[in-house]
Amino acid sequence: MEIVSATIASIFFIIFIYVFFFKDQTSTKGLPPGPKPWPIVGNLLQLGEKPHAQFAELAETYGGDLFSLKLGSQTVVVASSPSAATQVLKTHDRILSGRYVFQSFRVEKHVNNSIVWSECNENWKMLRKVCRTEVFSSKMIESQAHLREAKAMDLVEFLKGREGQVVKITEVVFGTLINIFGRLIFSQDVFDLGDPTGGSAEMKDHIWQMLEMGNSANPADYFPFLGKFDLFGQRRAVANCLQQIYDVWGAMLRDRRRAAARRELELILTMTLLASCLMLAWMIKGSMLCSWYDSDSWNHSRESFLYELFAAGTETTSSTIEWAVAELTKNPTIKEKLRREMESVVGKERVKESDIPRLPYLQAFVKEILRLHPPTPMLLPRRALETCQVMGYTIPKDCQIMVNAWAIARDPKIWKDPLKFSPERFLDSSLDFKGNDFEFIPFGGGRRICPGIPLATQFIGIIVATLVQNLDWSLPNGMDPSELVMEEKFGLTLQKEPPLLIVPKSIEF
Ligand code: HEM
Repeated sequence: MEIVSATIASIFFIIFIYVFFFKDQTSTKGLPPGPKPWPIVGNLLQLGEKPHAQFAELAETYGGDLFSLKLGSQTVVVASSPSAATQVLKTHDRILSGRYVFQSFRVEKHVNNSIVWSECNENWKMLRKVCRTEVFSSKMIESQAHLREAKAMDLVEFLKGREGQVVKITEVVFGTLINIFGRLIFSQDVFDLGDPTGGSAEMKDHIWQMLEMGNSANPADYFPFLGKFDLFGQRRAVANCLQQIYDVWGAMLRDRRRAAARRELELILTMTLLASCLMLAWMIKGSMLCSWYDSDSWNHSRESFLYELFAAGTETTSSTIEWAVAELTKNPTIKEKLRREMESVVGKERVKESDIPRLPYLQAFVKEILRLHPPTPMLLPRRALETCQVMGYTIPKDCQIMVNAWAIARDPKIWKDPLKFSPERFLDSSLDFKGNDFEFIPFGGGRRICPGIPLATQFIGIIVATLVQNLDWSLPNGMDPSELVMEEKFGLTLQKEPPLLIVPKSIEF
């Protein structure tokens, strides 16, 4: 008898929960078409390992532009064509410019100061302005070119030293990028390429850990009412990881500031009044972020800002370079074309960033890598700030919006032979990734377009050019390049296991 009453009570309880928490949320009235959601779980059980590829198929079924689905109680709308992307990133850019912040990342002091995760508020506008006018201005990018060139050469020298041995390209490329950032921000390397267990590798591990935590499913993203409880401790784990990064970060900044203070004291003692004035001017105008880290008003928001640039810039760029190495390994004729172009433009000189505008095939190669392998295949998720109408459908307030840049860049209706890796397609084309051509949007578009484009393209261009100009490589164990299978994953496009392994070979310079 007790069992019967308990069963009846449980049924009533489930019906109660369903009616009060989920019924309205499983309604699809006015939304773009999509697969029918189940009660409570919505379409969650239909979600596989590679949502960008799965969403491309769903888009085909539901008309190609916009479709919707329910992940738990969360409504998600996916734009999958250039016209739908134009609507999201241009026509309705303001209303759809909110960010959907993953529950694990809702660490208060992180989100409030964030350029990536905050709303387009005054603080965000100020940070975007700092990006535009200081950090990524063309003057600043040019003034740091020698540093990226030197680090690209360090990478080549490191690989030459490993001739005949197997190297995990993932690690050395990531380490090189971290060191470039380390040099720009702290004036020191943070990673020893030859010692993956070295002290500074800590930083790399923390960043990877953060990215992995960002990519792991949190049930509260599907059932937001669970958000308050942090049931599996994911938010606590992100907060701990951030604290560890800031601890390493803080120690480096303190060293940097002590060294700067020592230098300043020596200078003050020895300099004439005129030289002191010049020093002052240098400090005010300064090299990258000088005014940020040397200033007395250094505070947490600046720490977060630097960390975010570091985190947003390293993994995206290094996975793009890994794909570049993979495609060059699979397509030796393309590698040869790049080499010949460099020979005819720079001769026996070492390639420099200032040569890139005169290397059209290299530029086309970088575009083709970003077309086929965008590191953030569905950009970063956006959120509707208000209910609005898009292409005749209702997008409700707080709905999550994704743009499937990966699917758009592989759509046979738009691209000829879309799965073929062919830089030539960009040679006589004005298509660019600056956010105006919605068939090619690896950096997104609208007000939240990636602010790091100028830096990312220089990074990728100089590292690829320096590798191709100075080094040859093959796959281990005599493996044929045609057997090389590269995997894409949601969020980070490159599968870390198995990593891309190469055997470097020196070539005559
Ligand atoms: C191949 C390299 C890169 C790719 C493909 C890439 C792609 C993206 C994408 C798709 C977004 C979201 C855009 C949107 O919502 O419409 C984004 C945002 C962002 N990226 Fe990048 N990115 C790259 C490199 C970098 C670098 C080098 C930095 C800085 C050092 C950077 C900093 C940022 C920041 C701060 C945001 C957030 C902007 C905002 O929400 O207002 N990215 N990136």
